[in-house]
Amino acid sequence: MLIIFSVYIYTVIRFQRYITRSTHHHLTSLITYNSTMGSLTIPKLLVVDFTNDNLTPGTTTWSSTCNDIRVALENHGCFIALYNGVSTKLQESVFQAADELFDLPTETKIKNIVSKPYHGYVGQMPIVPLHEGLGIDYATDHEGAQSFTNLIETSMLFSRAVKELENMVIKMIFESYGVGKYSDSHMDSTTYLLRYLKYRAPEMNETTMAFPSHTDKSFLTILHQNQVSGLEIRARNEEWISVEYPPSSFVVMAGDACKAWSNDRVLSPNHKVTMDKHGKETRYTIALFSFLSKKVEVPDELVDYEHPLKFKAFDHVDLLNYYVTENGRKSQNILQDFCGV
Ligand SMILES: O=C(O)CCC(=O)C(=O)O
Ligand SMILES: [Fe+2]
Repeated sequence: MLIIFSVYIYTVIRFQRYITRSTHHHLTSLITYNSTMGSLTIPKLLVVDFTNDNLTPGTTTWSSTCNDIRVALENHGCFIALYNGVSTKLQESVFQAADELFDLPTETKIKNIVSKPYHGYVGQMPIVPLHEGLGIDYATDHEGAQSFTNLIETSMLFSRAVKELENMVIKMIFESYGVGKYSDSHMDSTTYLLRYLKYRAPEMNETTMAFPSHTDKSFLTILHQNQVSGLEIRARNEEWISVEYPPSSFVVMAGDACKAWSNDRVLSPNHKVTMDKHGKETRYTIALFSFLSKKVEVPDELVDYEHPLKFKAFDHVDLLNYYVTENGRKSQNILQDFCGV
């Protein structure tokens, strides 16, 4: 209860600070993701202000924020990050790039073949007619971004800027679990997949289900959307929360690899995308997924009498490979089935 209360207070404080600085546009989009609690309207998800100059390692703000992030990841599996590492111009460019990318003929888009599952082009699928996705693997390197020549600069700049946020969050999670000394080697072995996602508005009487419920197979996922919302996440208490966040902010979400690494402490939340039945606008999401190029394994420090080891060490890409098998797709608890002890 105390924890919930402090998260609540913290969120209110952050939210109020945010309001005082926000433009009207941001404010309107923020208010919509609030829920009514008593007579107060507050966001359900933790909002972390990464633009705060006091957020530097070693300070009390840093350590209390690390703690807040850990609690948020354990209960919701995600939080919202206010982050100014991606300039307004770069945000515009990346959505412009998405627009151009999806306008390419299907014959061109299907050339986006990547050998790893769920890394390349998906689209024209009868069960998810609204959705299309395109991926750029090794997105922070030149070779990776080169596969779509005209998108090199934008994709790479965006990925590198968001990677900074990812790295900061990794440091904070590791530190909060008392294993900060491993964060550098973890980050050194991380690769990034950038995916451009498009959801067209549903036509009359068409399904609004734009992306079915799933957990991410990444370590962390960082999402950035245009002004069209639709993401819903299922919290630890099984409540579905509509995530509406200002276009300038980011959703940081834990994937199954983070859940495994934390020995089942972090929630890798189920989430889905539902389009507004009456909406007319196309939704774009730019998603940066982090993957480990070394084994995902629970640090010894996170195993004790009360928390016996839950998952065996595994190669991250093998989790993806398992996910595309029949058993993997059917599994209701993929980590348990894939690497459960
Ligand atoms: O579009 C979104 O907000 C979510 C996309 C997503 O969940 C995914 O690509 O794994
Ligand atoms: Fe996802």
